[in-house]
Amino acid sequence: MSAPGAEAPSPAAQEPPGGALLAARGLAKSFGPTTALHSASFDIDPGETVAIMGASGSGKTTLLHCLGGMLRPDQGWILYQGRDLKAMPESERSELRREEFGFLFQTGGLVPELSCLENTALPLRLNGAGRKSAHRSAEEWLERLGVAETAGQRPGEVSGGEYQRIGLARALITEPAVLFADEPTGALDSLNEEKVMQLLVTAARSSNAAVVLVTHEARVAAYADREVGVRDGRTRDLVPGGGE
Ligand SMILES: Nc1ncnc2c1ncn2[C@@H]1O[C@H](COP(=O)(O)OP(=O)(O)OP(=O)(O)O)[C@@H](O)[C@H]1O
Repeated sequence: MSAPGAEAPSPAAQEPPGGALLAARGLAKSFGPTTALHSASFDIDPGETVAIMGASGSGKTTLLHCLGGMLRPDQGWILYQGRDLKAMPESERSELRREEFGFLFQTGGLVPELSCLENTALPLRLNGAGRKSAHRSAEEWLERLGVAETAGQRPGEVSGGEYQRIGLARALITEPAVLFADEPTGALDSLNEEKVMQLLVTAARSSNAAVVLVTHEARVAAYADREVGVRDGRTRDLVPGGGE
């Protein structure tokens, strides 16, 4: 166990700053000889959208994976509604990810053998919902995101823009408190980028989901309420529109 440093006192000694929904301090993470995060801090309020900006290899995805409970940091702490993700056993973190968080990645993620409707309904099914009610809810979400006609198709049969909208429906169907989106439009053309980002921000706002948005595109970060920069594994607040 690391000694509590000046930058990252143990969460037991500190309330979440300003009542943030998710807060982290002093995060460090190495992969063998590579230090991906040196000292990263983060706060997000309920319903807020925060963009994590930075160059390739700066540590953005590692930070998102730590905040989303997919990676355990080597040092520092992460509080979600007063619970320390770093100290949680994997089973508890996995339950938290399924029930409280939603995830949308740049590509992939949908199960190729399932229809788009079944893919969208999957998180509800995994949380124990019956087939009928999960499918009804999936139909509503596909409709809401303008891709109702893809319900019976397989993910391999839809366009890139449709794929991301189905992924977004699937990420939001459990009404997560936090949506983690890692370069969600990185594989799309600019027209689809704009459509998906508008839908993402609008849908998240109407379900009061906070959004942690990783991007290296200023155009995409402009949809966020606030920007946090990452450089060489260290975070700093950015002035909106000011770049790095
Ligand atoms: N699982 C891993 N094993 C080894 N090294 C890793 C691993 N994940 C990340 N890294 C390394 O950590 C550093 C930060 O990677 P990370 O993916 O967090 O950066 P990023 O800012 O998201 O980059 P990009 O924009 O290119 O996706 C890089 O040097 C990367 O090679």
